[in-house]
Amino acid sequence: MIKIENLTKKFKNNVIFENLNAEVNKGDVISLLGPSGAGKSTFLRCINMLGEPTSGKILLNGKDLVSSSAKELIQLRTKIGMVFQGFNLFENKSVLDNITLAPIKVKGMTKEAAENKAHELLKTVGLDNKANVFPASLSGGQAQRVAIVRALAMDPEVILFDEPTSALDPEKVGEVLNVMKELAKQDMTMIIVTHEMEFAKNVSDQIWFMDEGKLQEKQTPDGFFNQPQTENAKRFLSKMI
Ligand SMILES: Nc1ncnc2c1ncn2[C@@H]1O[C@H](COP(=O)(O)OP(=O)(O)OP(=O)(O)O)[C@@H](O)[C@H]1O
Repeated sequence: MIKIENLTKKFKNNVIFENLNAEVNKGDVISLLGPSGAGKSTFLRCINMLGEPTSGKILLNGKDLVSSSAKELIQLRTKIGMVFQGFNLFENKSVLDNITLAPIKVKGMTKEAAENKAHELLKTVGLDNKANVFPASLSGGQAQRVAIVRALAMDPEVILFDEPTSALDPEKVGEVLNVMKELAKQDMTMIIVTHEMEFAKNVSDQIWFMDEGKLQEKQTPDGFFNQPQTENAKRFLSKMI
């Protein structure tokens, strides 16, 4: 479903990563792990072209995002949801308006259909009673669940998560991870930058380990956590666990 070919990102002369190759199949849950500063967020942001790669291809169902026109890109990006560490909700819009904005504006849904769908989705994360409040009155865990609903409202083919629980109080982490576990069960395709090792171990289909500008390992959680192949991964795991 997603194929990444020879993806390279430089900031001026600083090579963040080079010639990354990877493939994501429908329903895969991928945890992207690696030490701080390895380039995980930069890589994730390239996958939906929030950050433009320096070279390489990102093929979504065979269509290259990097060489697409601006108009094509708008359509392709509707298929790629994104959930950020800091939620990125519009503070001056209600929860409901946050969720319905893109379906109405970008997908051309009617207000009624978009709102019905938003209510249904909010119910699934236990937040339908928050539809009319503003983001400032939500806890971090609630805000992140709304952000996930906002992504889901577009019927994405894949959702990218950039450290979705890192900004949360520890007692709120579980409520967001539970929503993500539920999505995994429903076969949602997800790529997740995370430092939650238990989640990576128990929920992922694949671990991608990034360090020194390379995807050094791409393997099952069982293999990665029990038999890491590279010294970098061994060092990383010895610090994390
Ligand atoms: N806009 C930018 N301009 C220049 N350099 C940048 C920019 N964004 C990121 N970098 C650099 O790219 C490198 C990788 O950063 P990135 O945030 O992708 O790492 P990360 O693996 O996600 O780290 P963390 O786990 O700490 O979030 C860092 O050295 C960072 O300073």
